[in-house]
Amino acid sequence: MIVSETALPGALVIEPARHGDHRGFFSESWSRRRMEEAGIDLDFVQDNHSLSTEVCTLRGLHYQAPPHAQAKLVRCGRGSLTDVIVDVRNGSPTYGQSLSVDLSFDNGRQVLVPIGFLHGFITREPNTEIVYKVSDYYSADCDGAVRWDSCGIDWSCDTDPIISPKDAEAVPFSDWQSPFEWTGA
Ligand SMILES: Cc1cn([C@H]2C[C@H](O)[C@@H](COP(=O)(O)OP(=O)(O)O[C@H]3O[C@H](C)C(=O)[C@H](O)[C@H]3O)O2)c(=O)[nH]c1=O
Repeated sequence: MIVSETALPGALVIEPARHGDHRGFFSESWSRRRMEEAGIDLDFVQDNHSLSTEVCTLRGLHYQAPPHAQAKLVRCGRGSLTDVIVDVRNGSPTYGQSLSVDLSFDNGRQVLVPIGFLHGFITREPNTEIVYKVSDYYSADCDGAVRWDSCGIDWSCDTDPIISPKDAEAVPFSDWQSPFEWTGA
């Protein structure tokens, strides 16, 4: 497993080992022991899985506010997508900065999204599946969204993305107050 730091403190790109043979491959997509060995101390409590049937489906930018804030370990189970995170920890040296990472079934790459980040993705193939672990349970009351087109992110999509009504009505970043604080970690 290769763990790489990114320009956003705490956000990591993880590449699990794949053991290939004549049948295909085997990979430990998540191991608490390996995460601990890498200094990542997170308890995940829920697995999420969504299918987006059309290319240029965009889900985001989402977060869960405290007391049910979520860290996430994100990967692409089928197809390909561009995963996007935005640092929204008040006081962070990279507050407002975003990171885009291409995830696909083929590359097996994962993104570790710490608490205090907006998260979203846009699909690059039809029938793309995203699977991700979260460190707290779903809380509709704490669920929030910021407009996908209000953070200066280049989604590299030539058409209007397919989005949910919730995402169409989300608040612009400039009108939004982050509930997250930078802890210096
Ligand atoms: C997130 C979630 C949703 N739901 C229900 C609520 C709705 O009835 C339905 C679809 O929810 P939503 O439109 O919020 O799904 P996405 O647009 O994929 O949202 C997710 O996409 C972005 C990229 C994320 O990182 C979050 O995990 C999450 O916000 O699933 C649940 O039952 N449990 C859950 O944990």
